[in-house]
Amino acid sequence: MNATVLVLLDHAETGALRGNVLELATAARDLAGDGGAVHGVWVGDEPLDPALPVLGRHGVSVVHAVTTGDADPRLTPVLAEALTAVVGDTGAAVVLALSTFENKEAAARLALATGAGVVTDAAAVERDADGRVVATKTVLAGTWTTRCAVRTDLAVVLVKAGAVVSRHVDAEAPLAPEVQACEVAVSERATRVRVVERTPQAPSDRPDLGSADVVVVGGRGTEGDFGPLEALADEIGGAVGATRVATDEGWIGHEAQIGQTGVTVSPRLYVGAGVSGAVHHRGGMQASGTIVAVNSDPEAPIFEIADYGVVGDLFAVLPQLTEELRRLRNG
Ligand SMILES: Cc1cc2nc3c(=O)[nH]c(=O)nc-3n(C[C@H](O)[C@H](O)[C@H](O)COP(=O)(O)OP(=O)(O)OC[C@H]3O[C@@H](n4cnc5c(N)ncnc54)[C@H](O)[C@@H]3O)c2cc1C
Repeated sequence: MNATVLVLLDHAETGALRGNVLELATAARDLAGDGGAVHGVWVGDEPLDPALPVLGRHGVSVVHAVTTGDADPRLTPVLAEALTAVVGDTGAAVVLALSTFENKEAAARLALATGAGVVTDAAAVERDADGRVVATKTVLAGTWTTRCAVRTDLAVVLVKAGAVVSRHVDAEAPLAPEVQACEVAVSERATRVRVVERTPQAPSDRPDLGSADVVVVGGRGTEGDFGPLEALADEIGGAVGATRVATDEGWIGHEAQIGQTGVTVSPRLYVGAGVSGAVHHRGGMQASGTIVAVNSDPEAPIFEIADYGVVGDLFAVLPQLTEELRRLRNG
């Protein structure tokens, strides 16, 4: 059995690996087992060298450095063809990638090209006693947990950020990943859309919402004033998210929406303020580690799933919380 597991190495334009990619390397090592190998797939011509030592410490033995000529690998049809080429070259059994919008689309295209079975939004992935790849995910707005066994020779699993705790390989035995260059001739079909202009977002010091360890979320109760949430998020190094009510009102961008029709998050700490905890919102956050809720209504449904709840006005509670954290931090 070919037990090569490919990990898509999502990275920024600087070449920095995106948060949580190393968690995939850990999951890949467990899937590959003793006889298998973990290979990274680096698509694009950003500088790869700085990432190699850290990949070696996480058990990646080979990195396929894929270039796509004039075709922009940020377009999902191009990314899918790059992945398809590496799957073909390696005969890999499993492809792991972060569960982002772009990767889900690329995974669907990869599955069409290869006949692979795909599971998205996995909260865990393992092999069962028969060696099948089995992924765990919550469905129906978080009300059910399912285990899905992939029945095809190639399994493509998109794993939620924070689902796996990343582990180094033995510090005494880091690998020196071999880099294999791969130039993919992308089809005309994959390049029917071209990127004609790109404007970078204003840089933010806050982490990505989808991969942040801490997320502070505001709802209708903020009445559009996210100031106290941003102050708290900045104090604890968190990202800022929102309910659909808040994004529909235009109080914050749609990319901040968490829930069934938004981003799925599973941070170690979720703080919801002025959020009722509607089922559509819960579907995107109830896998969070510790849930803290601040709501003026003691009957708010979010208290049913909160580990810690404060019944109170967020405009009174959050500034005190931020101030106390600042005091503790400054000793
Ligand atoms: C098909 C479909 C898909 C949807 N997808 C999503 C989704 O992806 N994500 C999502 O979030 N929603 C989604 N929704 C909407 C969802 O059903 C809820 O309407 C929404 O999540 C509620 O947002 P909220 O908690 O901000 O507002 P509300 O439910 O109105 O709750 C506001 C809360 O703030 C509290 N509050 C008010 N003032 C204060 C204060 N000063 N201090 C503290 N607490 C205060 C109130 O007690 C209340 O509990 C979807 C709906 C549908 C039909």
